[in-house]
Amino acid sequence: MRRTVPVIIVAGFLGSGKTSLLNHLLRDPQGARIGVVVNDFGTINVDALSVAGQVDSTVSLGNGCLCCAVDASGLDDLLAQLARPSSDIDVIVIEASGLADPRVMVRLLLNSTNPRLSYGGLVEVVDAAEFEATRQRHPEIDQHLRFADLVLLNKTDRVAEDERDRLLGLVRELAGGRPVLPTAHGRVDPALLFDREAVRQRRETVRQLSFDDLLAEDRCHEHLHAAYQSVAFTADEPVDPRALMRFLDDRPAGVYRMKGQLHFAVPGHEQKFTLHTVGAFVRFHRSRWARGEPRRTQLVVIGSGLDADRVRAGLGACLGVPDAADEHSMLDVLKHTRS
Ligand SMILES: Nc1nc2c(ncn2[C@@H]2O[C@H](COP(=O)(O)OP(=O)(O)OP(=O)(O)O)[C@@H](O)[C@H]2O)c(=O)[nH]1
Repeated sequence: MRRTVPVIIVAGFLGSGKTSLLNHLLRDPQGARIGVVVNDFGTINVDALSVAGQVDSTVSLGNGCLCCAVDASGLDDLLAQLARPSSDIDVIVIEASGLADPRVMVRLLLNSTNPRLSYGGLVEVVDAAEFEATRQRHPEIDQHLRFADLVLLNKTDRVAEDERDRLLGLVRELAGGRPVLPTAHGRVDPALLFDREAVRQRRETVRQLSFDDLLAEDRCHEHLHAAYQSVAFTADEPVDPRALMRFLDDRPAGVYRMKGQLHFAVPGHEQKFTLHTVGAFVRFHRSRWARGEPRRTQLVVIGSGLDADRVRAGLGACLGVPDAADEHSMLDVLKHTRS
């Protein structure tokens, strides 16, 4: 299966903490090589990073906000440059300028015809301390929240605990089921944003992680792990494709990413379907089962504020075989499938 490079867009109003998030990811990328697109390198910690050998490819845009500065082909060219095989990049992060409308960029990305790129999600960073004031000045923030795939309620260190909980409730309500994660200084576990396991597997062929590396990684990320949940689901019984698509259309609150493999027992479609979702974006890849590989569905659902029982019950309700007379049961799945 061809490897694609996920492109994550980080948006948010001025000063909300986008650069802090980017610096956090770059400082501790957990083995991933990160390509970066920013408007201005002013506050990006480039020196520390090049010392650590982690800034692999960077593209700086001159002035102006990204959504105004580039049209679809402009952004495509930029990303193609970063995603070319020789750059060996695992993930690309675009920091949108504080004024950019993230919807324009998401549309540009989803319309990209570059087969090396995949949609990695829109992360909206919100300043907890300034939330009410920002909302008064920019009522459109409510729309941005509903459009994001993941909302980070940042600067929670600047508000008291009860205020933090109140804001978390308010932002969750405004975000209409999108996952909302409280953070300080943009410190989010990179595993929430991209598939760290896939990166590790790819990198392990280059360098075996030592036991000490693994321990160090766990120590650093214990507190960050706690902030989000992942729910595993396994079933030997096949999945009904229509029921699964209904589940994906109406995901339980808090789901950010889903990944794993599916077994549909629909004649002509018994192959392995690998699922990858970010926010509302859904993609399947179809491949053969390996010799002797059990035909089994295995999914991991990742998010914040997840009700694990609800997620498992929802997926459990998708098990079954479609009616034999239903010739089009795979149609919706196939619409989202790249072979
Ligand atoms: N106390 C506190 N300060 C933060 C936090 N996150 C960011 N800051 C500070 O807030 C200021 C703005 O943060 P940035 O990460 O530059 O925000 P930005 O969204 O990239 O800002 P623009 O590029 O201007 O849109 C900086 O001085 C940061 O150090 C946080 O969680 N807590």
